[in-house]
Order: sequence, then C-alpha cells, then structure tokens
Amino acid sequence: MNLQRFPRYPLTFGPSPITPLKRLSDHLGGKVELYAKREDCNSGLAFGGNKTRKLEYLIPEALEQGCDTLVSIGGIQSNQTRQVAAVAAHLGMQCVLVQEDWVNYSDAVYDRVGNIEMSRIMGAEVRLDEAGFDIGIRPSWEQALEDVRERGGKPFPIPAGCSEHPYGGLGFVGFAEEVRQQERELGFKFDYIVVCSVTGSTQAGMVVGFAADGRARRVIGIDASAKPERTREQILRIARHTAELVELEGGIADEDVVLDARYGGPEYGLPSEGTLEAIRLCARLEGVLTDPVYEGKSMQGMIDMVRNGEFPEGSRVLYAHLGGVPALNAYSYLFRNG
Ligand SMILES: Cc1ncc(COP(=O)(O)O)c(CNC2(C(=O)O)CC2)c1O
Repeated sequence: MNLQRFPRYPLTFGPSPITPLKRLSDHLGGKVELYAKREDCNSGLAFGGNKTRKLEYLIPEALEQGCDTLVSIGGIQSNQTRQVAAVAAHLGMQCVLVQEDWVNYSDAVYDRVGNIEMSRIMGAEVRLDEAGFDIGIRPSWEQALEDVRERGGKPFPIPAGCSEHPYGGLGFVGFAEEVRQQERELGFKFDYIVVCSVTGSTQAGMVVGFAADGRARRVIGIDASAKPERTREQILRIARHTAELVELEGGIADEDVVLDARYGGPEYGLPSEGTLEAIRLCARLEGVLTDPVYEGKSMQGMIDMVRNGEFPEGSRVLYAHLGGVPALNAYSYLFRNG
C-alpha cells in the first residue's frame, strides 16, 4: 500500500491520542476493553475532527491550483463546513459555505450557535438554503462555485464530508497506519474499530487502511444517515477508488463494508432516547462528550453491542471519536434537565 506518494498538508497536531475508556468498560461488565482514538482533539483549528484529517490530503491540490476560496456544503450544524472555514482562515483563503436544511429540528438558537456560529466568526460567507438532506452533489453547492468564479475568484470545490472528492478517503488510510504504529507502542492489536458513517469516506479510508493487515471487516460502521443503503453504496465506491489510489493488493469486496443500520434513527440529525442515554453515560463515566447527530449514535451502537455480547469476551475495541461536540449547543433543549 502506498499512501506516501500523496502530499499531505499538516493541519493536525500529529498522531491523535488513543485513550482507554476504563470506567465505561467496567460499567458494561469489564469483559470488553474499550478505547477511543481522539480525532475530536486532533487539531488546534476550531476543535478539529475527522474532516480536518481528510483536508490534509485535499489542501495540497488547492494550493497547487492557486485557489483562493474554499467552497463546501453541509447541514446547518455541519462539522464539515466549520472545519473548512477554520482551514480557510488558517491558510488566508476565502470561504463560502452552503448550509442546507438537513435536519427536521429547530429552536430559537439552532441556526445561531455551535458550528454555524464558529463559521461566521471565522469569516466564512454562510449561505442558508432550504434544500433537505442529501449526501450527494447539490445544485446549491454548484451555484456557489459558479458565483465565486463570476466574481473573479478561484474556488476549490469540497463536497459534503469531503467524501466525493477523489482524495476524500486518503486521510483515514493514514488513520489506520497511525493505529498500527500506536499498537506497536501499546503492545497489542485492536480486534474491532467502531466508526460513525454518513457520507462515507471516513469508513472507506479505514476499510482500505485496515485491509492491509486483514482487518477490513473489523471496521464496524454505525450508520447515522438513516439512509444506510445510500451511505453503504458510497462507502463501498469510495473504498474501491481509494484502494486503487494507494495500490492496495487484493482490492475491496462487498463484504468488507460492515455498516450497522440499527442506530441511525429516527432521522438524520435527530437522536433517539438511546442515543441521548449513550451521550450521558459516556459523559458521566469518562468526561468524554459526544453529539446527538453523529458520535452519540456510534457510541450508542458500541455500548449496545457490548451489552448484547456481540464482541467476544476479551476483545479490545477502538472507538473512533470523530468530533462533533460543537453541535451540542444547538441541541441544548434536549439536555435542559441534564
Ligand atoms: C462528528 C462526525 N462524525 C462522523 C461523521 C461521518 O463521517 P463521514 O461523512 O465521513 O461518513 C461526520 C460527518 N459530518 C458531515 C458534516 O457535514 O459535518 C459530513 C456530514 C461528523 O461530522
């Protein structure tokens, strides 16, 4: 596998730390050892997250092409767009963000706090659009690109979650290589990796990266799109493309994409009671926060799978914490009683 041939523009602190979740593991019976790899603490740029790792492989192209404006898209509380705004500010580039109406939830502050607040403070042009949730290429985003061109700018297109960009999976191939190095230092290997999936390139990169040592099917995706068929198709397609880019021997089989659809409901961006309980449990046992849109759902999935005995006794499970905490501010009503 050859990731090194692709230039990487450092936007993260270096290898993200792996921390034990010992109190949570003990609370769940102590038969499975849970750890977290902290992409939520991976960068000093506006709290970082999984997109910041992905952007390290997109930015070299933007700089090489002489682009002056990063253009991206997400829902109103998108972590993607906030991370793009931070990288644009950090690089001295302009930023245009399309924020569509992806979530059937709003209250007095939903479009004024958290991610969208930070994007505005960092100087991004934030365009609210009433189109609903869809992880594909959107007319609103294509229009924003055209508008930048018409005003004489040179836009760099960054699709939702970076995922439809040809290099969108590379960052998480690197994640797997980083984990292997950390396993050598820890003196053991993880049996499973749990990760939240929506636009798919995070899991796709991990599947390719861990395929290199036979662990592709040990990457357990937890769908948070509530449209798992679409997300699964996108993960598989991106994984196969990424495997070609890094010259992975053997390629990617359908069965290499494991996506659990039990926890994505009731809708994208809306948490179930189980999700809210998982957020509270991890927060109160570990001081580790997760969010109602993404990580709360993957945390719920991991906790449920441990409770159901779905991981063999003695398993070591690595939870990929991909960030997302800023969105908690937009869902404060759900936690008004703790
Ligand atoms: C905290 C967090 N965890 C997991 C995911 C899912 O990652 P993928 O999109 O690569 O599958 C996101 C994505 N968020 C999107 C966004 O617009 O923020 C791309 C949907 C995320 O932000």
